[in-house]
Amino acid sequence: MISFVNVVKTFKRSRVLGGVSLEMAKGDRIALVGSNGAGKTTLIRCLLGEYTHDGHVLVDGLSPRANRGAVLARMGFVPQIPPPLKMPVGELIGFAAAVCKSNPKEMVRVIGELGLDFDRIRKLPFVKLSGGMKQKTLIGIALGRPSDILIMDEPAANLDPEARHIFFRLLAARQDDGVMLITSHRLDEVAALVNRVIEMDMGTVALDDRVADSVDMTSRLACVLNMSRADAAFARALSEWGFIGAGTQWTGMINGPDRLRFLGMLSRYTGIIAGLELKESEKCVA
Ligand SMILES: Nc1ncnc2c1ncn2[C@@H]1O[C@H](COP(=O)(O)OP(=O)(O)OP(=O)(O)O)[C@@H](O)[C@H]1O
Repeated sequence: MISFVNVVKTFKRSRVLGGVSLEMAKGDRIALVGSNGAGKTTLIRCLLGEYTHDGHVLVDGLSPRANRGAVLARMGFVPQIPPPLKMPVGELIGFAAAVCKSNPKEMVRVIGELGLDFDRIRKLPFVKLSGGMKQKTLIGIALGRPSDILIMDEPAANLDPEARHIFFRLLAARQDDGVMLITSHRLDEVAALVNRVIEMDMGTVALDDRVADSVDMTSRLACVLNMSRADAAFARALSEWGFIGAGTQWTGMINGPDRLRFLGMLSRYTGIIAGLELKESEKCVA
């Protein structure tokens, strides 16, 4: 579906992509990882047709640069840094829906599912929203329209746990639709969402691996946790995960795709964990 053939991108004298060749097929859900400056965003900008470059980028045989309209019509895109738009949110939705010839009500529906009250924000300038509200609005625009290529830059970074769960469920509903490309600095953030990991390093592909695709994105885990002694920092961390408890016993729910991140947090407190139970408890049908 998507081919990068020996793509080289140079800014002035600096070579940022050093001959990237990749094939992405329908059904690929890809984590594009790598440290700051590795070239992830530049690769995406080439796919969006924003940059000139050497080599070829093709989407079903079409160059995104020469056929921007046709290629962008197939893409949903959530940028890492929201654009500083002064346009009211309602107008932005109307504009985005008109550009990609889709139904604004569907975008509003996704925004509502993510927990935003659209009627309260429709007249507010987009730039005045909080980081999480901006992200929910941009996710609504990207997911609330038909597209078979979904490109997301750190999409869940500013979402609260409930919105993350809903967001994962929305992604699960679309997982075989086309190509999903998610960039992240942290593999644990996106590991459960993907079936392929591409790691970039200094403008080249350092690793391209298929990964086990066994975590149900819609699952939730019930967690019961006992500590050998009460600890204020651990209690704070658990409260941030929505856990309820006091002293040494805590209970809470973890979204399936968050399990690795949760275990990462727990690993900082292994010395005082006296008991831990994690049980898959609920499956949601999207
Ligand atoms: N418009 C530009 N002009 C000059 N250099 C640029 C430009 N855009 C990116 N670069 C350089 O290209 C390199 C790769 O940047 P890029 O944004 O693609 O990395 P990244 O992997 O997305 O990083 P991050 O994880 O920090 O977002 C960096 O060294 C950056 O300074």
